[in-house]
Amino acid sequence: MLQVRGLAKAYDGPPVFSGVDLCLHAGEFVALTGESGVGKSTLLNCIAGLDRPDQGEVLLQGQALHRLPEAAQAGLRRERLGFVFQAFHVLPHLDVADNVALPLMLLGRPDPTRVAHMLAAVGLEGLGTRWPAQLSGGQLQRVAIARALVHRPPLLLADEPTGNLDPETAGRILELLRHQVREEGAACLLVTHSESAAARADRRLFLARGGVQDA
Ligand SMILES: Nc1ncnc2c1ncn2[C@@H]1O[C@H](COP(=O)(O)OP(=O)(O)OP(=O)(O)O)[C@@H](O)[C@H]1O
Repeated sequence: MLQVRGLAKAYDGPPVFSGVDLCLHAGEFVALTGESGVGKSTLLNCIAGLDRPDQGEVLLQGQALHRLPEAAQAGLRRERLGFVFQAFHVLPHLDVADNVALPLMLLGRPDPTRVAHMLAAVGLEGLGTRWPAQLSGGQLQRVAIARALVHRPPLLLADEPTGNLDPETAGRILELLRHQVREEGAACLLVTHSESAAARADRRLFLARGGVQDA
């Protein structure tokens, strides 16, 4: 599903990370941990094609993402990736249903039935016409999860998706994420600082200066 080989990234100074190899299979829920500042978000952004690695490659279902021209990369990203951000990034000027529908609209495949299904799956049925400003943090995070999975991407990347939530809501959101990933047959790479979140994963990886290791 996802293969990362020899990935390295530096900004202005020494490498943030180098020699990063990892592999994710369909249906796997994998946690990525590591000290603050070690480069977890940078790695996720490089995998997603939101940032450019200096070396190495990212293969998404066998296709080398960074070797494609920008427009093709964007297309691949739209089709095959779901991203759950820590800060939700729910669009304030769209209602809940339109936020969830966004990936399908961008792919030119509007599907209100699918949107309704996803809203129900994350426990937001009946809230489709609400504005994001009228939702709680946990509800916003559910919108973000529904939006990340609505177009059935084979790979889901989640960057500390429960970082801003109280432990009980965080636990519920993680369970939901895990369940939805399974239901949709996606592979999920979850960046987290939370021990209890990492404990829910099928497998744990640890990012350090020397690369990614099993934890
Ligand atoms: N756009 C950027 N320009 C320059 N340096 C950056 C940029 N983004 C991140 N960095 C640096 O790269 C390093 C890794 O940052 P990153 O956010 O990936 O770490 P992280 O492991 O996700 O940290 P945390 O757990 O605190 O969220 C940090 O030293 C950070 O300052």
